[in-house]
Amino acid sequence: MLLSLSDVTKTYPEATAPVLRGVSMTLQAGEMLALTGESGSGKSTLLHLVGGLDSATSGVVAIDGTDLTPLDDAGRAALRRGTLGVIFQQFNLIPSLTVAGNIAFQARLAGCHDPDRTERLASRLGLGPHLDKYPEQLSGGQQQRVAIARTLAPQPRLVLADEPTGNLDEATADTVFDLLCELVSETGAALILVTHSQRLAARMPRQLHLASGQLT
Ligand SMILES: Nc1ncnc2c1ncn2[C@@H]1O[C@H](COP(=O)(O)OP(=O)(O)OP(=O)(O)O)[C@@H](O)[C@H]1O
Repeated sequence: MLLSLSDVTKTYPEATAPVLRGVSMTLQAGEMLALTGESGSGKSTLLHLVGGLDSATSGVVAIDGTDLTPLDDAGRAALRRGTLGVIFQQFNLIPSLTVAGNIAFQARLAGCHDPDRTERLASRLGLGPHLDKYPEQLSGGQQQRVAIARTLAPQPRLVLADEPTGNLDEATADTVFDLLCELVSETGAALILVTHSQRLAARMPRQLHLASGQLT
């Protein structure tokens, strides 16, 4: 089992009601799912707990059977580096690095930079002609493709994507979505993709919906 959540609740400090109430789910290696839910339903919160960016109020979030809750920041960061890749709606590229530098960045941090792999990924994502450019010289769709390459370069086993196509027009969003799913599936990674789009969610093999703090 790659990921398991057991009876997870999350109440933010000073909030009166929990955002997540008894959420349980499992995800196998290589499994891809879409997570939908109304704005404010707790999708990003759930992703942050899985990504070790925040901790649950109660319950267990475990990756490879290791409960994340007792880990300190360094422990969670180590786990993230070796296992997790995250893609956000805002591309979060480093403006002072070229496309090639941005793509290699996470892999270098994780100590597994492979120039051939970087080049292959860049070419699959249509970034070959742009490797020496800077993020500000690229379109939104191109920037998100750089972010996808950067996330996949260290070969994470679990990719978390929070509205990765939310900033793109529909046609570009479809292309980027297809490329993301194709590349994730080729690497055998698992994927949790948060989206507002029922249309995109319906194209994923599995869908989960968050409502009133619970999964359906
Ligand atoms: N750090 C925080 N402190 C307090 N409340 C928070 C915090 N982060 C989120 N919330 C609240 O928790 C609820 C769920 O937020 P979350 O961002 O997880 O929802 P979401 O489903 O991802 O929404 P959207 O689709 O609009 O991005 C919201 O009511 C939000 O205001």
